[in-house]
Amino acid sequence: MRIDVVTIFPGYLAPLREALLGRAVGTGLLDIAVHDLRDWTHDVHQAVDDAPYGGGPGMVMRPHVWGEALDDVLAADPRPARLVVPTPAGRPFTQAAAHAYAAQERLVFACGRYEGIDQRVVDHYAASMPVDEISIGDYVLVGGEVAVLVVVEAVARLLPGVLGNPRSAAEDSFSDGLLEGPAYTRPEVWRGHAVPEVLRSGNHGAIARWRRDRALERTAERRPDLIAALPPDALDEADRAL
Ligand SMILES: N#Cc1c(-c2ccc3ccn(Cc4ccc(CN5CCCC5)cc4)c3c2)n[nH]c1N
Repeated sequence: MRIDVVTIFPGYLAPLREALLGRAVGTGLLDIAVHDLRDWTHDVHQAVDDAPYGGGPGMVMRPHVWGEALDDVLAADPRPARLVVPTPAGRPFTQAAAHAYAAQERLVFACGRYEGIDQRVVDHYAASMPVDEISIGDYVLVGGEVAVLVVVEAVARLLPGVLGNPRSAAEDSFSDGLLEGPAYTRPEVWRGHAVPEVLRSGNHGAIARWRRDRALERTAERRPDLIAALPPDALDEADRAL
């Protein structure tokens, strides 16, 4: 998979070269290119923003710089691409979206700043390619770069060969519609807190049941919306007895 990121703060994307993602790039599983939007400006001030039509707070990113940048970035690789634009007004980015993105040959991320990017940029490219305006959560950030780090990590870990243990991704939170339950490791007792007995019993059936019960309890308490969204046949009799 090739990932391109266009931003006025390339340094913000440095974590993409670290650890798990860095290894994925190093082994050729992932090809990441970060581009400085200001490289496509032509004025001495390298201006990328201007006042919003109709008034309102802050500044809006100008369409012509984005158009020149995205035209060049898209033309640099023949693979079909999906343009992803983080925005507070975007559709929620979910694990299902991460799986969909992991199946893409190429993702191009447009990182806005200020009050966002002139809407005509999204509208222009949406006429010729898939474009997603996404949000990583119901809180307000200062720009799109942090969202890109979140999305790229969520997507990259699903690519075959990126995670050391492929079962991790398969048994993710949300993979069965539930939050995962508590996890424990040595020592057996830590500051007077003991590991639940069942986990040391070796009884795999009882362990699976216990883990399912803890996941259901945690999901019901913290994310009742996920319980409500489960398909009718998702809960078995033992689940309902909880
Ligand atoms: N993903 C994601 C995001 C973002 C995000 C993503 C991309 C950009 C580009 C610029 N900003 C800053 C910003 C902040 C507030 C507003 C709304 N305006 C404020 C006053 C009138 C409306 C518009 C932009 C961004 C924020 N925030 N939260 C998420 N989950």
